[in-house]
Amino acid sequence: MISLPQKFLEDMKKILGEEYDEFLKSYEDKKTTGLRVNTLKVSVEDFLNMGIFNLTPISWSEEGFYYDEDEVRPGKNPLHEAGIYYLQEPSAMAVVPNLDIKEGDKVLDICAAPGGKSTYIASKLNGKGLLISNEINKTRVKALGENIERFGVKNVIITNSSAKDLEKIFKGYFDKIIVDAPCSGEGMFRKDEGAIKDWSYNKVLECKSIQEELLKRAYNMLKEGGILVYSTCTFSREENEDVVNEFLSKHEDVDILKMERLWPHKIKGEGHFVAKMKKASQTESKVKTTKIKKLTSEIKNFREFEKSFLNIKIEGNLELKGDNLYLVPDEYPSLKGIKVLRSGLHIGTLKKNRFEPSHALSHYLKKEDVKYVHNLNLNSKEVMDYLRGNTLNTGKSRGWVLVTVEGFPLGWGKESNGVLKNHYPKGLRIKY
Ligand SMILES: C[S@@+](CC[C@H](N)C(=O)[O-])C[C@H]1O[C@@H](n2cnc3c(N)ncnc32)[C@H](O)[C@@H]1O
Repeated sequence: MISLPQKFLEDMKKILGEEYDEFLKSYEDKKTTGLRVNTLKVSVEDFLNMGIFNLTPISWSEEGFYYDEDEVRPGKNPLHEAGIYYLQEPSAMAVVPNLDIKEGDKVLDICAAPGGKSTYIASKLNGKGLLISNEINKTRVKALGENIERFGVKNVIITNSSAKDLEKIFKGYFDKIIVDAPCSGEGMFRKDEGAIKDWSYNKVLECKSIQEELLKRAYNMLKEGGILVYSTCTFSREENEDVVNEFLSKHEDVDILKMERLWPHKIKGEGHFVAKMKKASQTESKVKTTKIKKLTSEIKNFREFEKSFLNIKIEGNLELKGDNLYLVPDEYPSLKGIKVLRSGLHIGTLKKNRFEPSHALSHYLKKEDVKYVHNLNLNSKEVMDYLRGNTLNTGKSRGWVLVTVEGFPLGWGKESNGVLKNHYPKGLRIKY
């Protein structure tokens, strides 16, 4: 039995009363593990028909399933690298469905790394509308970028800013906002002993004050009728009901639609808190749109690449930042004063006399969009060789080739003289 902080236990006893013993007993159970299907790449039905893992549905998420980590390791499967699912703690999957995402919505995820909620929102947006996925931490924002890229998302802007700076430009702008706040992580105790060591009551109070500030600033960025979801993976009353109730006491124009706890002794999950609110008043929005210059001769080499290697034409607004070419969202707000990691989909880099497609593009495309495909079997040695960064002998010389596993893109290779040179990014190569 893991040893839990005394003050935490006392507080849980106060909240849970008669249920306390049952709650305590849940710490003897094994942690729960889940995966969520990326419907941008594969339907839930087709994914299940592949029959790769033994899965059980998670009742609160259409795309979510439990797996048993003693039986399977979906994180070490080439299909994970292909981005057709995301590993996510099951109760965390209960948050995004509360946002009632509609294709075309403008959504802000203010605490986004490593991207569990953002990738879920992106698959619900289905390439339409806009997601601003923000993470304040410079290191964590990189992991967020990789996960968004693996998911093949085009209509996302990844920012590395504070809520204060975002609020300066986005007042009254968003249809939906999620504040998945930094918290004392009491819901992590069963899966991560480090979270127990890091816990203190001071941390609870510190988090509370950050949460209050995030909620207040996020609310100012919501438009009239917009939905805001506040969530944590902790159990303290201070960081959950107290944050929301104090916020409500200062804002008369908020309809509280839900305040719910997911307890580990009541559901099969590690636990979460979710509050859903609706804004009844108007906040004037002065968000400007970014003007896009039409590119023609500057991107000649890209158009040549497109003609030679793709079966589709990439339509939409293209923007050059230095040598890097991006497909930016149709809804493209001006981001002056905001640190941006990525605006939309990185398509590739213009080099002297040639164009080099990006890894992000390989994940956005479908196999039928590309002229030359080298497909690998899930259980082949070759697929592991590719993910380790090795060259492959294909016996062909076709130039840029999309390497896929069971038809799902993994990355690029460049073929000449019968050999495929590996373009799988060095930082992502597997070490096992
Ligand atoms: C619970 S995690 C977010 C998890 C993420 N939504 C997901 O589903 O993968 C909270 C995040 O808030 C970030 N954070 C910490 N302090 C913050 C602050 N003052 N303002 C905004 N974000 C903050 C942390 O770096 C962390 O990545």
